[in-house]
Amino acid sequence: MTTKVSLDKSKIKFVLLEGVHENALDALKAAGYTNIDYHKKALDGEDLINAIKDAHFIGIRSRTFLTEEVLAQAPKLIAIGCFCIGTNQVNLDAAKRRGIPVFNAPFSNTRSVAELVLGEIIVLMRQIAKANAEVHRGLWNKSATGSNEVRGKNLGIIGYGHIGSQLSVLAEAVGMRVYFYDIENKLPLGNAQQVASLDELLAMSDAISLHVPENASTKNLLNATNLSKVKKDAVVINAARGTVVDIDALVEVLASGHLRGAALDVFPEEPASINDPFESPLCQFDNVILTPHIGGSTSEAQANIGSEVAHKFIKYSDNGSTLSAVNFPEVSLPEHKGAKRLLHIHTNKPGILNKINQVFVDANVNIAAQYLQTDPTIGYVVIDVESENTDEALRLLKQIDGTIKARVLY
Ligand SMILES: NC(=O)c1ccc[n+]([C@@H]2O[C@H](COP(=O)([O-])OP(=O)(O)OC[C@H]3O[C@@H](n4cnc5c(N)ncnc54)[C@H](O)[C@@H]3O)[C@@H](O)[C@H]2O)c1
Ligand SMILES: O=C(O)[C@H](O)COP(=O)(O)O
Repeated sequence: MTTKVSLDKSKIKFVLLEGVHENALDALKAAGYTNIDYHKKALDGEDLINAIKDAHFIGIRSRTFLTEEVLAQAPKLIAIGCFCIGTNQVNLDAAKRRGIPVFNAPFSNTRSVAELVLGEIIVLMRQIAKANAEVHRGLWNKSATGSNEVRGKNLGIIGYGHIGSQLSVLAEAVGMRVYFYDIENKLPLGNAQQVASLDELLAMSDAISLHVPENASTKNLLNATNLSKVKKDAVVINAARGTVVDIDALVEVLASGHLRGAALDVFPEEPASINDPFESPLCQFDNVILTPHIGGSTSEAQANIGSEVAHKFIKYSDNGSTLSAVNFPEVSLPEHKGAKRLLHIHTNKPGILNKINQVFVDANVNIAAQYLQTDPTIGYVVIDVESENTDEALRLLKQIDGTIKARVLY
């Protein structure tokens, strides 16, 4: 007689933070998951640890920091979902070492960011931010000086990924000439052209927009040295991450009058909540648009993200698929109707696969199908079996030296 060792769906606990869209709740409930702890706000410190200590799945956006220390307080954690693009707020390596795949929504808010940036380019090229601030103060300064159409102007995109390339298409539609700099060779869309160096891009662009991830290579990508190479009267936009622009250097170049203006949606330090004040030396400039990290905050984007990441959770929980995980070997799996499925996450070391296969010989369980993906540090193997005797196989799998996590799906 087999003991059921797969967790009942009602016992699998989801903790969703930062007001992720209700589509996520609907999708999880429709898939039979009812144990959902939903929080409208971000949590930190003890509140975060209390909320996640018995969670199997955690859903966050960009404001929740899942450090190694925080992850250590969530021993039951099976997966993390970033209901956004950025995953820099999660210690991806620590999660992987604990056998925890991290999912995100790599496309769903990209259009929203691209639209915001295009709007800001037009607004800045017309000096609307400054005119708006002046009129609010009662100053009627009707002038064409320093106000230009975007048609025929050069847009320089730094980072030609999902957002940068969409911005490229939108900008060409309003007549801009698009150039981009990326560390990888990228297929240019439309008439866009890749340039060989960042300095070249900065010197030729009337508008510059950053669309790179936060990592060591992008820290202060725009800094005092290269901001001085930016074309006179250019505009600079950062809707990527706060760490990619050196704010002091930007302040200096704005104060000198060299730039026409700037727009920033992200900052090195962002207030944790609406109750905390935002303070920045950039607040002094009328020609700088400041927004509270809302590039991806549209109804359309949030709705799509809610269902996208929830379905990744469901697929991993129901079927073991890690497709599109950002820190984990990706295994795409067919449904396992009529078969039991065992999942084994292990340190990638020589001989471990032999030991895994030996378990099935010892437990007298016939393997129907096996799927394996590895990276240099971990391996993820999924084994479908037709036998009922999975509890013995699972017990033996858990004893293998190097096992990080093992579970069975029915
Ligand atoms: N403001 C917001 O609300 C908001 C919303 C969505 C995404 N974002 C941010 O935007 C970033 C970009 O998003 P995406 O979907 O376009 O990412 P992406 O991964 O599709 O594209 C990033 C591009 O940057 C390039 N790149 C990486 N390092 C580089 C470097 N040092 N120099 C030049 N190019 C480099 C990559 O090769 C890639 O082409 C995200 O990582 C996220 O941090 C912000
Ligand atoms: O990484 C992202 O997708 C953006 O920064 C948006 O993050 P948010 O959902 O926390 O606004």
